[in-house]
Amino acid sequence: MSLCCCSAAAGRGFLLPSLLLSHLHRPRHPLLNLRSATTVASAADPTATVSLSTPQQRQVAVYVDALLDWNQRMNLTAVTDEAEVMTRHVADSLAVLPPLERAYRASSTTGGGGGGNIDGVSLIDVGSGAGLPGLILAVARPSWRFTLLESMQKRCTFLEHAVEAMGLSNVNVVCDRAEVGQNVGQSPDYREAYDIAAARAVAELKVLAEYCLPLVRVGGLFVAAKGHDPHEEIKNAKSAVQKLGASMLELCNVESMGPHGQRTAVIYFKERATPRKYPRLPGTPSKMPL
Ligand SMILES: C[S@@+](CC[C@H](N)C(=O)[O-])C[C@H]1O[C@@H](n2cnc3c(N)ncnc32)[C@H](O)[C@@H]1O
Repeated sequence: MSLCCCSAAAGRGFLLPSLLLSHLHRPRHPLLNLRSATTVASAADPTATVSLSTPQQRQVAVYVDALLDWNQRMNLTAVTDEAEVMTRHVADSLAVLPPLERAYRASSTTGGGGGGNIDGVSLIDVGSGAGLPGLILAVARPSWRFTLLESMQKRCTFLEHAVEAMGLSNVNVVCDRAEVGQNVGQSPDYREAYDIAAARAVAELKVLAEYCLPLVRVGGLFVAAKGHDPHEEIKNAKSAVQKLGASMLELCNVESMGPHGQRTAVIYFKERATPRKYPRLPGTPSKMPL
């Protein structure tokens, strides 16, 4: 395992008087230009940046509007203020991208396939909820293919609406549980079919690993967005991760703009095929974690 420190200067980006989204006829939040620096010499990419073009900023604005609108009728997020949605959801989702891309490039050149090419990546967002981080990453990386996996039908209806309203052609919404055998976790359509599985705020790592790792191809990555101190969770997940065919690659400190300050990205590398018996039956991973 290596440690990296990605200091995304995202908050500063918000303070700068930059582009306003005016197409919706009211002042919008200044948009994003996330700059990351890393202290890991071997993977140094100190200027890694996530920046959004004007059309991408519009897509984000459409998302934020839809989220706040639908949130009045269904429980999508506890955040009801536009500026807070931008910081706690949009920027927080984007903040994971620089360390993820750096890890993906690095793992691709060490036998993971892809030869460092960062286009055409397939990513599944497990427990996507209102589309976080998947929908925001889909805006930022239009050449990637995204699957948003969400078990609640009402949230899936919102996701389908948002995908259409935002004009995204690189997103597929799947309404099911990650561990539902014939449909997702054991289905040839999804099993070991993704370069990356990502999850944010879904379950503790040892449970999440059983949801996510069966979906990742050998040589791919599983990234979990976690809080500032995931060490205990990482320790508790070690045996589960090994059983599922992966090993810890990096723990990245990602300075997101959320009020809770520092966020981490825990990144695992899939070394071997996941044994067929995983994922177990729905509900079992959370009731009896590996
Ligand atoms: C707390 S929400 C977080 C949503 C989003 N990732 C975010 O960061 O805002 C967790 C979501 O995961 C979904 N979920 C939980 N377990 C799941 C499973 N086994 N398969 C698919 N979705 C699941 C829930 O329905 C819920 O929408």
